[in-house]
Amino acid sequence: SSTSGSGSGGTGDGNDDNNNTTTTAFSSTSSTILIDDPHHNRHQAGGGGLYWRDLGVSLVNCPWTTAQMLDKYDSDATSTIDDGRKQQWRCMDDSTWLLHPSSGFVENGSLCGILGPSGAGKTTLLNALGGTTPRSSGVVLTGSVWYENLLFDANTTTSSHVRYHLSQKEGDIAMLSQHDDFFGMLTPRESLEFAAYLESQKQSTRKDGSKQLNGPKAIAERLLTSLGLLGVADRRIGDRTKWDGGGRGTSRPWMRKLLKIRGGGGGLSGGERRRLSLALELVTEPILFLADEPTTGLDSSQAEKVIKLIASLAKEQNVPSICTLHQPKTSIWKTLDRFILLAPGGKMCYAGETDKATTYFKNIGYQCPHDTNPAEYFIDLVTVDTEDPVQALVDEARINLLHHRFLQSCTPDDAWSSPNIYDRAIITQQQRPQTDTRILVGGRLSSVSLFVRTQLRGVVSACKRFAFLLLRSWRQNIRNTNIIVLRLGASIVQASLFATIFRSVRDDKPIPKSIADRVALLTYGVINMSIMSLMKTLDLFARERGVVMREQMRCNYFSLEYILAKVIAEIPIDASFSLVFASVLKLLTGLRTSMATLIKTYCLMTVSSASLGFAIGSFTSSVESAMSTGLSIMVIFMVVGIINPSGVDFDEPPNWKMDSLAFFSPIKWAIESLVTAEFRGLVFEEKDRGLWGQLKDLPKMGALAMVQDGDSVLTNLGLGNANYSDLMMKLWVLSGIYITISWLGLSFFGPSFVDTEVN
Ligand SMILES: Nc1ncnc2c1ncn2[C@@H]1O[C@H](COP(=O)(O)OP(=O)(O)OP(=O)(O)O)[C@@H](O)[C@H]1O
Repeated sequence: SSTSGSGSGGTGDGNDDNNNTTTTAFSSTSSTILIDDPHHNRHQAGGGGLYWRDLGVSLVNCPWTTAQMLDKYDSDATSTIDDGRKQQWRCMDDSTWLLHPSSGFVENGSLCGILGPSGAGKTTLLNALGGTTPRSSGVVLTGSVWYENLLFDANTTTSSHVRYHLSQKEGDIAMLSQHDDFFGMLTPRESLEFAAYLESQKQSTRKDGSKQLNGPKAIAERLLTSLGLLGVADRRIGDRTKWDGGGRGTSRPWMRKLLKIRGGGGGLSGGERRRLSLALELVTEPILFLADEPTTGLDSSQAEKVIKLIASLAKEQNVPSICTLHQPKTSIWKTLDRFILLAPGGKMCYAGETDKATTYFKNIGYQCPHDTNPAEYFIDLVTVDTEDPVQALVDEARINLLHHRFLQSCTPDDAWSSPNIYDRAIITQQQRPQTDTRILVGGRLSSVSLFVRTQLRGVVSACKRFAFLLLRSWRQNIRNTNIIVLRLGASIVQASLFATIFRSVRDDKPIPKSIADRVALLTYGVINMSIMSLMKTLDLFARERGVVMREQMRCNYFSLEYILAKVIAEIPIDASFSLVFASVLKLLTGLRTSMATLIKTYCLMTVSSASLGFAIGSFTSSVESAMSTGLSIMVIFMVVGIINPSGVDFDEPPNWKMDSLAFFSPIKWAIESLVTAEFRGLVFEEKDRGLWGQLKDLPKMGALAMVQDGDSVLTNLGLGNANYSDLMMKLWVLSGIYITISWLGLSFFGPSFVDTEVN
């Protein structure tokens, strides 16, 4: 970094000449200037905002206060670096902190940017503020974060402060992540309506205690208008991470009409997708808006639009909003009301109003040149030049100085812990007011009728919610026309190919010769359809995970509702591919099994494999991990599930481990069902026998060499006691088991966050 101190108090470049000045100017706490006075600002802003005290993120439990952190700085310690210069301001404890403890606040209606070099801890801070630090990250949060608001009581015309401990599960915090997660086959309008509808079903109260008045359609319309998305409101969003024809799959007018999609193909642009993500976060009318790099992937004018939009929404809804930003350009910098400057190691070097920043830094010796974008200048101040070891030490000394200075500015007079300032009712998650106007109005109702009404309302609301989830899943699937057409075509081609390969399985050919081919044909058919079904489910399910996580965080529905809706919506589509495959196979081959049995079994096997896909998808976090896990499991199930054509060795003792594993293989039960249906009751005819009554063209070796009829084929293959209905029942049971596992997976492997203390 080439940044160096300048101006009257110039200190922080660590050179020898300036060291004395530094010590003199900043060693006394009494001479510090408070960047922010929370007491003063709160009254100015009409009260309320996001507050944090001694908030730190560490790899070990280290509950230090900001003041204790200050003590860890040794301003007298000097060390000589290579070029003979002395450096000061060594921090005695740098190792375990991802975010050093600090205190600060962002008032309602303001936009705060988190600035800093890459890896400084911007996302870590944002997650800590929003309560979205994943439990799996293994970090410990210290200190506390809370949201305060001023509530007016119309009856008594008095106002009071309430303090909420932030909990993401409460669903009142909007967190715009770096990734845009949507149901790609829906339109922006539908996505917003679904989100608004699910939100309205929670019957939640707003932060001021009132209920949401607008319906989902009105909310969607308002958001589409305010975010400039009306022009693309009815266009399919598209999924740019995979080939879906970029929206062109529905370019035929009759199909678009059928699927209720208007507008051209091509999906939404990057900027439109970002704005839609923003809109989806705003359906909740949050008490706090957080955005992790909302401008990523946008050109500079789009980036500016998005930031200005967030700023105006923060003002309009009077909520604090905080964004992490990479190198904001001047126009974006001017939009920020305040900013937090983070140095590597999560050392906060400034948290306050943008207007005051230049003066603050000038006072401590770092004057921003007139022709420089202040944001760039401040980021440079906290950037370490890792390529030059000497310069790196100088940079670190400067950062330690700035951090120390900031800690001093937010600790004097103990403003953050004074009971006089924050002596308010602390309303925790459980105590939060759940004002229900109907319950209040219904004060005259008897408690029994009130109970019945409440329960009934709950059931009706659950049914409606389920219907919406079902509709959404159905649309997401049925509109994927490219994939549907491809899979239908593949099913026909594969069935024809199998019929050609196993051409001995014909009505005009002797059955004894084709016994092994029949088993192989049915087996390959099962494996083929099973893998296709599993892969498709894994792909779709893993892609939806981001949206589902968001909705789970908002407590929009129970995991079981989602999984059941998905199963019901996808089964008919998946089953239709099996239906086509089984029908073509039956028509082109001489399989004995009836068309109905063939279709029934393949369809159920597809359902079972799809359920296995849900189960695997619910435990994995990305499409890649879902795919690789799914494939490995499928290969194992294939190996343990196929029938050994050389027959079973009845002398071999049962292997319970293998048998237990095989129980979970849908491939096994499907193959056994089909083979049982194919051979049970088969009696060879005269045309199958030779001159002396012997069976013609029987295999010369293996289990099939000595068979006399279909039942003996089954006995030699180890299916002597097998019953088609029982085997089908096992496939049903297996599907149920997998759906239950996916429900548990979604419930227990859903979003889980590290919490800060309530105090
Ligand atoms: N769970 C964790 N365990 C250990 N280190 C972590 C963990 N999470 C983050 N870090 C480290 O903390 C530092 C800050 O990470 P963070 O993602 O917050 O940085 P950032 O400022 O958002 O970076 P960028 O601007 O590049 O996105 C990084 O060095 C990162 O490797």
